[in-house]
Amino acid sequence: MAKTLTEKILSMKTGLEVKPGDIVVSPVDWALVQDTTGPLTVREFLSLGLPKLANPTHTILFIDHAAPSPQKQLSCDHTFLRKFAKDYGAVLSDVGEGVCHQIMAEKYARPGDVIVGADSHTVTAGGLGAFATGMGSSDVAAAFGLGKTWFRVPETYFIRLTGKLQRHVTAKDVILHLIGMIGADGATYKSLEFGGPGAAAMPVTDRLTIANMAVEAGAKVGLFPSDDATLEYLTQQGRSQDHIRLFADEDAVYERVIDIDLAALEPTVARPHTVDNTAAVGELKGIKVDQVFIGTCTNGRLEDLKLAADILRGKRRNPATRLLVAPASPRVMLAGMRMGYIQDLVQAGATILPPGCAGCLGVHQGVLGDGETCLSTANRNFLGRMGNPEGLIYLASTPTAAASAVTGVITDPREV
Ligand SMILES: CC(C)[C@H](C(=O)O)[C@@H](O)C(=O)O
Ligand code: SF4
Repeated sequence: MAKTLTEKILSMKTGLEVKPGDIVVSPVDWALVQDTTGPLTVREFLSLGLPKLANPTHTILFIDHAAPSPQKQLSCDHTFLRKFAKDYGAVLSDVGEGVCHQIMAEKYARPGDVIVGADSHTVTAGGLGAFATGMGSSDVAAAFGLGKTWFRVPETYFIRLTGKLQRHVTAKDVILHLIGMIGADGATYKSLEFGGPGAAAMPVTDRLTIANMAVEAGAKVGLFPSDDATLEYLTQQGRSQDHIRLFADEDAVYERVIDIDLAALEPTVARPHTVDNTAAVGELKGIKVDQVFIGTCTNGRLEDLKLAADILRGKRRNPATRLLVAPASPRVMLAGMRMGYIQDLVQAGATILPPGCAGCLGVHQGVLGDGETCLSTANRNFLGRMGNPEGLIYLASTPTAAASAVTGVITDPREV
């Protein structure tokens, strides 16, 4: 039977000929938690009374959401996670070691893997061709102990990308456009599979951005094929041996096909307070911005540092607009330093934050004041997301964010 990428991966893993709607039990290649969901997951695992982890070296605990810790209770959560990792031989990624989904892409995720995580943006690894999905803490606890989990095989929407992005229009604009088109619940429990010449031409870093936000349309997974671009990325990470080529079958059956002409896309912005409340940047030009935040598992990569530095080099941020930049990993930060991007950004008035989630979910490092507006390269803008329900969050690409830091208002990057 011709298979979509999801059907191919789950068939490979289970040894069955799976089809949408089937309930299957699949081995899990990686199981991960982060510091806000990890304590609950660990307590659930301990309550199972299992003597050990099914696969300790493929069980990863990330301390990245509140890193370094801003208050006592979170610090105690961190010590709890560190002790569990030590006692059970799990992998610990500690303060300053980067955002979980960035590290999964850099160090662990492989095409064809099944990855579960107690974090909704686990889907990011779909950019490398892995069936990667977020789950509740109790499901991940079971995967910790059993090394497997159950799935209902999702139907697949095929998103065919054609054409070429204009200057300063990026992968972030593609996924914001798609979510605006189908809605935050437009792909609930579906597999979003990206293909076509526009996808084939995308570097993996762009694919990671798009896969990362598949969950913002409700998708179970967001998948790209594994091709030469995937091999190039894995080789850059020193992991060429992890590469396998993985494509859907020519005659795979999709529940829906959506065509997107990349050349027709504009810089796109998600307005408060939902990700699908999108508009072309031109409709929002002139809105005052008190804080620009560049970073996160969506757009905190070296390519983002370059895009921001290229716009800000030789300029200064608007004095009324704070500019916060959080590289997504030490590898990104060090490369950004080697390339001079970090220096460019600091000279433009940026505050460089430690590799981690920073102010993305409002725990620390950039909580908004009443009535303040933040333009963020993250993936969520819900009411109160950055720590204050009296603050407003607009989501945009890195070029739009950098251009807006210069002018102090929402700005089309093609105009700076
Ligand atoms: C805190 C965690 C449960 C959450 C998620 O799972 O996505 C966070 O990472 C986020 O980005 O909202
Ligand atoms: S950077 Fe933001 S979206 Fe990504 S894992 Fe951290 S909190 Fe979640």
